[in-house]
Amino acid sequence: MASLPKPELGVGVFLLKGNKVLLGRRRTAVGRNTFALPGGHLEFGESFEQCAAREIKEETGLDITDIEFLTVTNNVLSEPKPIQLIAILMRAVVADPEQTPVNLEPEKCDGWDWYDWDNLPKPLFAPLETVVLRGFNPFLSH
Ligand SMILES: Nc1ncnc2c1ncn2[C@H]1C[C@H](O)[C@@H](COP(=O)(O)OP(=O)(O)OP(=O)(O)O)O1
Ligand SMILES: [Mg+2]
Repeated sequence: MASLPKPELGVGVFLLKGNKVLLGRRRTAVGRNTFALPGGHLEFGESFEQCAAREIKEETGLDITDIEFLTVTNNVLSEPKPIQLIAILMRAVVADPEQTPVNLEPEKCDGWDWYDWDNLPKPLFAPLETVVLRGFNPFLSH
């Protein structure tokens, strides 16, 4: 029997501004063309907060503050390859309100934009879709 890959641990960040969240459409194979929070793999030894700050900096150039854990998701995807994704979802705000997001990894993302929480684009990346379907609200959780 072919062996299946070990689950992957990702960290996604709800970057909040007013009633908006920062999303980008993925260009990578997993979740291609879906709108996702900025985020990526946890690296060895990192805390969730460190991973959140590093991934946001690498992907958008933004510095974040008030980083908090919100919730966790568990998604099994079959396309384009079998993958199980555990996502630690955090929230944060931009440290300097004058700073704007830059698409620093254009091979991985179409570009970053702020979207109204009440009017999210479609389709959403599976972990984000999961929490939206749960009725989860990143602005209300503590
Ligand atoms: N916003 C997110 N919500 C849930 N899971 C996410 C999110 N962003 C990434 N992941 C998960 C999916 C991927 O399997 C894994 C790696 O993220 P991904 O964005 O594909 O790579 P990356 O290039 O940003 O990270 P790295 O460079 O660390 O591999 O983490
Ligand atoms: Mg990423």
